[in-house]
Amino acid sequence: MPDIQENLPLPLYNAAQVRELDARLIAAGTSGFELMRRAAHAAWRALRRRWPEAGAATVFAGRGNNAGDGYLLAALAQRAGWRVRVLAVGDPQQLQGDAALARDEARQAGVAIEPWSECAALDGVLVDALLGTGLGGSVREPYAQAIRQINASGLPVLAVDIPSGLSADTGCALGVAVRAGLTVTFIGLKLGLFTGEAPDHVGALVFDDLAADPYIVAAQPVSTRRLAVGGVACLAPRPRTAHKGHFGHVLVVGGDLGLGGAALLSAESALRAGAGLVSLATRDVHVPAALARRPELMSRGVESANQALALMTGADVLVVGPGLGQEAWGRSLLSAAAGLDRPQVWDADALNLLAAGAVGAPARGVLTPHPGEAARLLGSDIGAVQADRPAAAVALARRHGAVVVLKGAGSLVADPQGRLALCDHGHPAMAGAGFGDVLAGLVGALLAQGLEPFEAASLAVWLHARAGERLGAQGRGLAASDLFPAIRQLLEEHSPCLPN
Ligand SMILES: NC(=O)C1=CN([C@@H]2O[C@H](COP(=O)(O)OP(=O)(O)OC[C@H]3O[C@@H](n4cnc5c(N)ncnc54)[C@H](O)[C@@H]3O)[C@@H](O)[C@H]2O)[C@@H](O)CC1
Ligand SMILES: [K+]
Repeated sequence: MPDIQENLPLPLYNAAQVRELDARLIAAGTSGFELMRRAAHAAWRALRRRWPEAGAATVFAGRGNNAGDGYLLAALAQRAGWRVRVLAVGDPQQLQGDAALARDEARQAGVAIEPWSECAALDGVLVDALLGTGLGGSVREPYAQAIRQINASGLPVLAVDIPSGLSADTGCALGVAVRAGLTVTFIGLKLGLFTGEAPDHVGALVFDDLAADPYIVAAQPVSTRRLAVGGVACLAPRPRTAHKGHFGHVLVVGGDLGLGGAALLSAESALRAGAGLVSLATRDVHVPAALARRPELMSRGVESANQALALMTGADVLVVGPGLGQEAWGRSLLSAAAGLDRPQVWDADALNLLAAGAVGAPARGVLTPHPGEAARLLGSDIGAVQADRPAAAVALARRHGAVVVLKGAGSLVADPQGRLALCDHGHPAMAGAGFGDVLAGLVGALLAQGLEPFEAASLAVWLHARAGERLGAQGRGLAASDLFPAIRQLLEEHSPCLPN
């Protein structure tokens, strides 16, 4: 994920909402040019902080207001004694409005403005002011070629507002997109800075509110919120008189022949996240190993749906799917669970069986698909899911009347009403076996401790990603069960067990 600041605001906007917000600020009396001037100052400040010794900058400018920001930044750098050039993609004479004023100001400051060409020599920090939130459709030539030149240069890159070519709505590269070391973004955070392919393009992220009136900002409708301290629900402190019956009984159902580890990981995760009681319904053959590893779990061998149903009716929360398989055993257990009215987390093969039409979704479900499972559930392909992850998450939530966690970098939590939360934590060291099983158990434990499905899923995703981030910093080879102590620690920092 981008190297994010701790103090980023929670709301995330799509491109249309950001444009609306800009227009409201302008209508309330701050001119567009004044906003552009503040944007240029913010970008220039961030550039100097990151590369104080560079002394030279090459600004790639397009033809809209994003270019205007770049021209004003060039003027600031020129006046500070840096070597500056603007490479204009498209005819700079055709700039209009504020962007034309900005171009004139750069000229007056003595900035050299040259037409861009593939052979242009590049110098110092590259400032990407080609395309901002006004990008529409796939990047056209010669912009695409200029972006490829930036990416091939090996020079440091600062992106103004958003890396050019990245969709502000989906975080997908529309053909090609700049890979920046630093992105400075203005007024409101764009959803596309955090999801899709964004983590590989944004670099470190700096936010500047351009001194926008907070009342106007607060009045702007928002599409999504970031998961952050203050933005995720807390578990209540425990009374000193607490007993295990207060914190729910989670039953994990899974672990067909040869697949026992996944269900055990989920059950252990539920235990380590504070569920009062955790049972495991699995194949007989897996029970001795489960008992040996975790005697605190009530590990039961079930060979028929009837046996499983007896356990299910005694539990408060079900976690169904890890290692469930798609054979008769798994199908019968899932069918037994589907009709029960209690919170249920469905993962892995439970989702594959749901996609295959073997069962219907449970009434109070939290579904936790990775992009492949989401594609199967939507009857599309992974490319289509990843091309618009927020839309895919909401579509799934609506289709199944459930809370949905769409996993992968920039995990999303959606509900059927269209509420969306995005997690901008995580680490590529988490790309491995068992991490999904741990997440499913964690959601189960939080449901058992009284959180509503959307809150439980959001807190679980956030804790899981932050734990992975902490441990991933040590490098490759992270095992999913390594997360347990870190999750415990983070949960205690967030929701202390005892009252203050
Ligand atoms: N008043 C405002 O609205 C403010 C805007 N700001 C900046 O302005 C940006 C938005 O400006 P604009 O709305 O003018 O849009 P942009 O400057 O992002 O892009 C518009 C330009 O890109 C071209 N373009 C669009 N799609 C293209 C494609 N697929 N291939 C090639 N060219 C394409 C258009 O023809 C147009 O020339 C923000 O990202 C931000 O950097 C800031 O200055 C702050 C204030
Ligand atoms: K840009």
